[in-house]
Amino acid sequence: MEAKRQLPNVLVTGTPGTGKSTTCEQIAEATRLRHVNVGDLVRSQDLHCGWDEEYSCHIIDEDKICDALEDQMNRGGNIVDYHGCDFFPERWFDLVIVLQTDNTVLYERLEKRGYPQKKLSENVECEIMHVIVQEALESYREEIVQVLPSNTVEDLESNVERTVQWYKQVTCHVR
Ligand SMILES: Nc1ncnc2c1ncn2[C@@H]1O[C@H](COP(=O)(O)OP(=O)(O)O)[C@@H](O)[C@H]1O
Repeated sequence: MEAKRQLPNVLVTGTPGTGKSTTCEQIAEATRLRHVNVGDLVRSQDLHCGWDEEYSCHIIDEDKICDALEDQMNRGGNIVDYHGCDFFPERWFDLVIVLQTDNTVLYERLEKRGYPQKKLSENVECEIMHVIVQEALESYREEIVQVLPSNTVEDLESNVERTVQWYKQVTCHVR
């Protein structure tokens, strides 16, 4: 952990629908980490430069997002939830978790979410091609990147449990 941080920062990334928010909420409940949902932050603080009609999502402003998060990331104690990971400063994170979901399971989750067909198939394809895993491995030291399956409730429980154990270990000297 960076010396100036009392508590670590964790990034939970992965294709939409892999379970980032669910996982982060449960980890946040069990630790002193604060859940930072970057998508919500973009919407609430207008950290975007318009709306992409084709994909029905905001065109995010990466610099604005990093500026908005800089102080709290320097203080530590955040669990950041976002479906991309290559624009955050590498120094922010002590652990990077990439969630992965089998394509049939992911397809059903995104269908339930009402994604338009194009957005749905592009996201499933992104997952099949391991796009976010590659992005994470190119952006962070391999030792801090953990690729974890997120298909079942048992996977979810195990991912939460191992992250909470990691947190306890790195914070055992913090009062
Ligand atoms: N490991 C899992 N097993 C079963 N269902 C899951 C799992 N992770 C997430 N889900 C479900 O999948 C849906 C998408 O999860 P969510 O956390 O919103 O994903 P993301 O934040 O990555 O878009 C939710 O309905 C959630 O309850």
